[in-house]
Amino acid sequence: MKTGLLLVISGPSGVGKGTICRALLEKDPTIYLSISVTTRPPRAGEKDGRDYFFVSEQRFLEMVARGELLEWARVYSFYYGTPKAPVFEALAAGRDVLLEIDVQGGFKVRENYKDCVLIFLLPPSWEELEARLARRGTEDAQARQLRLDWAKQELSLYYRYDYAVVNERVEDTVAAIEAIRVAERCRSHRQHFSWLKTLLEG
Ligand SMILES: Nc1ncnc2c1ncn2[C@@H]1O[C@H](COP(=O)(O)OP(=O)(O)OP(=O)(O)O)[C@@H](O)[C@H]1O
Ligand SMILES: Nc1nc2c(ncn2[C@@H]2O[C@H](COP(=O)(O)O)[C@@H](O)[C@H]2O)c(=O)[nH]1
Repeated sequence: MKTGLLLVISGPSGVGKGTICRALLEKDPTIYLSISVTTRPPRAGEKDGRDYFFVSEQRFLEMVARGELLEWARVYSFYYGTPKAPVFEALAAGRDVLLEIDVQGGFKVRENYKDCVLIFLLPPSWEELEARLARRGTEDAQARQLRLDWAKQELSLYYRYDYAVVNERVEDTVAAIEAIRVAERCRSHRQHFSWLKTLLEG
């Protein structure tokens, strides 16, 4: 069986990473969306084990020490990390895996798993990013400002990702990422043709 693709989706807070990952999953339920561990307290409506695994700082650092995380980072004032085992189980089962993580995390995934695909989402404009974060209404003005300050830093690194997709309309962004999946599966290093091997080797 072919190994699935490990797709990393990053971009500034409020650009629409969560929205796009949910839409991709709705269209293709075979995708595995990794559930991160975090020390951030849950937002209203967020559920443990569905949106995140919400853990104490002590538990998080234990997971780091035991090597249970594929990558982890401190984002804003909290720790976030990707549990390793479920990601590799899903890839081995031939499923494409989505990681919705920050840019520091994306670079760490590249170090630990070279064959990953890094996709950076950009907003159509800075003003639209501010408006999306404000409309979502999950942070107060101070927390929003902190996220916007980080956003500038993250946006400056987009060119180090494999792909940069502007999230203007959800349907178009989903279509672009589906096209990336198709193209990545066609890359020659991921292809094995047994009949051709037999032909060439006699
Ligand atoms: N293409 C789009 N057009 C208009 N609004 C969008 C679009 N994509 C997402 N949104 C809206 O923008 C807001 C932020 O989206 P979302 O929560 O998915 O962002 P995020 O990148 O996951 O943020 P965070 O990193 O903070 O978790 C939401 O209110 C969402 O409905
Ligand atoms: N490096 C990682 N970053 C992660 C992970 N899970 C989420 N994130 C990123 O954190 C910020 C904030 O998320 P929020 O839910 O508090 O809005 C955002 O950029 C996420 O992509 C992870 O496992 N590793």
